[in-house]
Amino acid sequence: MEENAQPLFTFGVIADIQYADIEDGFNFLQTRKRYYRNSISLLNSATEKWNAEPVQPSFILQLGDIIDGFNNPRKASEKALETVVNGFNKCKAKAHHAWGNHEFYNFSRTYLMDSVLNSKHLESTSEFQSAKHVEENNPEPSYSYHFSPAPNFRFVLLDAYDISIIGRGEPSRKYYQSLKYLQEHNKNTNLNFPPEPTGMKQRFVEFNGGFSREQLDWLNKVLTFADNNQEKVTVMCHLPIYPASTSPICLAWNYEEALSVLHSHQCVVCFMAGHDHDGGYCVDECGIHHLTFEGVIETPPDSNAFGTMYVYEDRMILKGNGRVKDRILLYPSF
Ligand SMILES: Nc1ccn([C@@H]2O[C@H](COP(=O)(O)OP(=O)(O)OC[C@H](O)CO)[C@@H](O)[C@H]2O)c(=O)n1
Repeated sequence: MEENAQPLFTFGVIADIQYADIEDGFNFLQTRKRYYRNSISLLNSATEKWNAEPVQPSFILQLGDIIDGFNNPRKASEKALETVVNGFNKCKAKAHHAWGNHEFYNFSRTYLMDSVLNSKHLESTSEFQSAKHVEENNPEPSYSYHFSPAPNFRFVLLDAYDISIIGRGEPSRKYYQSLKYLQEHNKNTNLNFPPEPTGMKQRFVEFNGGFSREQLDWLNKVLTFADNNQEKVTVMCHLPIYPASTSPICLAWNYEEALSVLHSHQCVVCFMAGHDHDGGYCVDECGIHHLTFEGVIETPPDSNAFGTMYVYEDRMILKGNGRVKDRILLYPSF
């Protein structure tokens, strides 16, 4: 690739802002400082940087946990959301919002569906009429969609709390199905407490979730369409799905099922997630890049945690800021 080659398009990525107008605190294990109030300043620095980019980002990916659960008991959820959305509105590019556990600590799924955090109106439909969302007649659909910002490139946003006990309310089929599934894997009374202190089974906790069969079948259809049209696909959601890209306590419950869908297609080049605030990265056995973005909430005020991705025919180049490292992501076929 020529030096200074123009990208086909660029986009911004940011994760786990977890804004709350409260004093700094710590994570549950008291091992990591959380800068609740300052996270809005870091978002503002990110939007300023994106607005000043010579090639304007086509969109921003916000990977979930936009505000912190501590807003809820303070009855500050809507105010906090307004503050963060105002931050995003300063950005010239529109944001695609994934939903994480903290969205559900603050809001019901019904509320989220009608809120500014539902970015499904940015979905691409025209070129993909044959695969309207397969869950159209499902009384409990997932929040998932796809879009194509440029020819031969597609992005799929998944709902990692489709099967979960925080993202599904009582009484509902998915809630009871999720509770049964979680209790089969975790015998603790407090389901936020992992069933085992180490290893992959740690992921069976209440603050995680997974993907329904219906959602994975829909994903399979989108990826088949992308394969047939020689597209390059990036998939994203709040929870990581590849063990080497994250601490195991942050993995989606049924990450293996999601991986098996991705691995049955040639089009997937990258998977992006948040949730593990320490971040992570690896390339899997099929050449898919798994990027877990460092969380803004655990980023000191003199640093930051966001990225700008430059997309080319044969690679994506991540320019990281603060805790997010620069990376070159060659597509599997190159
Ligand atoms: N061992 C634990 C961990 C957490 N909790 C409770 O679960 C809720 C969510 O935890 P929180 O740390 O806020 O979740 P994040 O999404 O910010 O971070 C993800 C993982 O924690 C990373 O490891 C909260 O109510 C905690 O108190 C728990 O009970 N036991």
